[in-house]
Amino acid sequence: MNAKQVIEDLEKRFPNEPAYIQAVSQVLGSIEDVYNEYPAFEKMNLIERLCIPDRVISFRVTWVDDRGNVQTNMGYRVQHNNVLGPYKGGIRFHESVNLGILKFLAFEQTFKNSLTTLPMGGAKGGSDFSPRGKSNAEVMRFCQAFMSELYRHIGPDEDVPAGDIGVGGREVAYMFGWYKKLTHQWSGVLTGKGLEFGGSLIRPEATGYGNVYFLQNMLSTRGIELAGKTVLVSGSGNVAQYTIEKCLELGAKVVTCSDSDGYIYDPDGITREKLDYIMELKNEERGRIREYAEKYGCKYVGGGAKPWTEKADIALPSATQNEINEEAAKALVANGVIAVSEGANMPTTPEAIKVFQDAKILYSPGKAANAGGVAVSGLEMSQNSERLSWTREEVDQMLHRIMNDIHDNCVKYGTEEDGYINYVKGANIAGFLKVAKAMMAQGIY
Ligand SMILES: NC(=O)C1=CN([C@@H]2O[C@H](COP(=O)(O)OP(=O)(O)OC[C@H]3O[C@@H](n4cnc5c(N)ncnc54)[C@H](OP(=O)(O)O)[C@@H]3O)[C@@H](O)[C@H]2O)C=CC1
Ligand SMILES: O=C(O)CCC(=O)C(=O)O
Repeated sequence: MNAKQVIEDLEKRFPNEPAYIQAVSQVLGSIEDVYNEYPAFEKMNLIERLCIPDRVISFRVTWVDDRGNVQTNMGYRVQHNNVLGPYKGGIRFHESVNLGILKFLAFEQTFKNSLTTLPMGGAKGGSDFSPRGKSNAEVMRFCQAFMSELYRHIGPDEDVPAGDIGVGGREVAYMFGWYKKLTHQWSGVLTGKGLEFGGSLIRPEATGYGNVYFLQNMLSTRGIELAGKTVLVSGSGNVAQYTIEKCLELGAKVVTCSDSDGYIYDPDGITREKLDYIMELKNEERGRIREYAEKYGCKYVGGGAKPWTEKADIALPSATQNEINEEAAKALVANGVIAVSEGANMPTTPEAIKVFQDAKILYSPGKAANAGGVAVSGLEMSQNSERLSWTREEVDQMLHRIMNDIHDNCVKYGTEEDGYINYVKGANIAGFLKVAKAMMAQGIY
C-alpha cells in the first residue's frame, strides 16, 4: 500500500467528506509499514475494502413539532465493517451531522471496537436533528420517526446502536420503545438502555471512567499519580460528567467544563456538590453551562470559547471532533500539560497531535482512551443475551481490565526506539491487525 496514493484516491471519490478523510489519513499513516509486511493484504485489496463502509443507509425523517408544523430531517446509518461481530456504534443527533462525519465515526468505531477485544463490528448513525430546545414530546416523536426507518436495518445480531452526542438515556428509551412496537420483540437491539429494561450498570459512566482509567495507565508509565493534578475537561454532557466524577474520586482537581456556547473556569475545582448541579442542569433542566458561573460566581468565557488556554497538568477533551487545534495544543504545552487523553472522538487536529508528540507528552487517541463506553455496551449485549444483570462491581472490574488491556496493546505496538509510547500508532496497529486478519480469513465479498 502507498498510503498517500490511497488517501488521494479516496479524496477524489469523496471530495466533500473532510472528517472521513482526516480519520482515514491518521490510521493509514500509522499502519502503512505493518500492512506492507503482509503482501497477501495488498493482493486482496484489503485497504480499500477496509476504508470504504460496507453499507450506507440514508433516509428522510418526517415528524410533527408542537405547533403542528411538519418537519423533515436526514437520517443515516453507516455500517462500516462486521467481520468481528454485529455492527455496533452510537447514534448522534446534532445539527452538524452529515454523511462524512458519520463515515469518520464509523471508521474509527471499527478499530475501537476491535481494541476492546469484544465481538463487535463498527457502525455509526445519526441525524441533523438537534434535541436542543425541543420539548420531550417533540424528541419522542422524532425518535419514533427515526426508528420507523432504522428498524429494518438493525437487530441484536445484526446492528446494535447506542447513544452519542445528543442521544442519551431519554432518546435511547424512546427509540427502544418504538422498535419494540414495530417488531413485537423485546431484544437487546440498543445499548445504553434504562436499568429497568435491560441496561447495564456502569454504562452511563463507562466512557468517562474508562478514559480516566486509561489516563492512570499512561501516567503510571512515568511514575506519575493522578491525585493532586489539575485537569481541564471540555463538554458537560455524558462523557464530561463521568470524567469529572472519576477525577474527583481519584483526588484530582477539575477546573473547567464547557458547552457549545463557552466554558467555565472554577479555580477552586468542581466539587461533588457542583457536579450534581451540572448533572441536574444538563440532564434534567437542559440549561447552559453559563448558569454554573452565575451560581458559583466563577469565570465564564462565551462566544464558543474552549478551555485550552487555562493552566493545568492534564487535558481531557470530551465534547466533539477537532476541538483542539494547533494553537490550542501549543498553549497547552506552553502551560506545562503532561497528558492529553481523548474522551471525545477525534477532538485533536493532525497538526495539534504533532505538537503533542513533538513535545513528547502523553497523548492518547479516542479510539483507545474512550473505548470503555462501547466496551460496556458490549457487556450490556452479553447480559441481555444471558437474561442476567451483573453487579456494579463486576462491570467496573471488567471495564478496568479492558482499559488496561488496551493500554498494554498500545504499549506493545506503539513504543518507539527512544522509549516514547506513540499511542496513536499503537492503537491503530493493534486495532487494524485483528480486523485485517478476520477479513483475510472470511474471503472476498
Ligand atoms: N456517549 C458515549 O458513550 C461516547 C461518546 N464519545 C464521544 O464523546 C464526545 C461527547 O459525547 P457525549 O458526552 O456522549 O455527548 P453529549 O451530547 O452528552 O455532550 C456533548 C457535549 O459536547 C458539547 N458539544 C457538542 N458539540 C459541540 C461543538 N461543536 N462545540 C463545542 N461543544 C460541543 C455539548 O454542548 P451543547 O450542549 O451546547 O451542544 C455537550 O456539552 C463525542 O465526541 C462522542 O462521539 C465517545 C465514546 C463513547
Ligand atoms: O456504546 C456504543 O455502542 C457506542 C459508543 C460510541 O458511539 C463510541 O464509542 O463512539
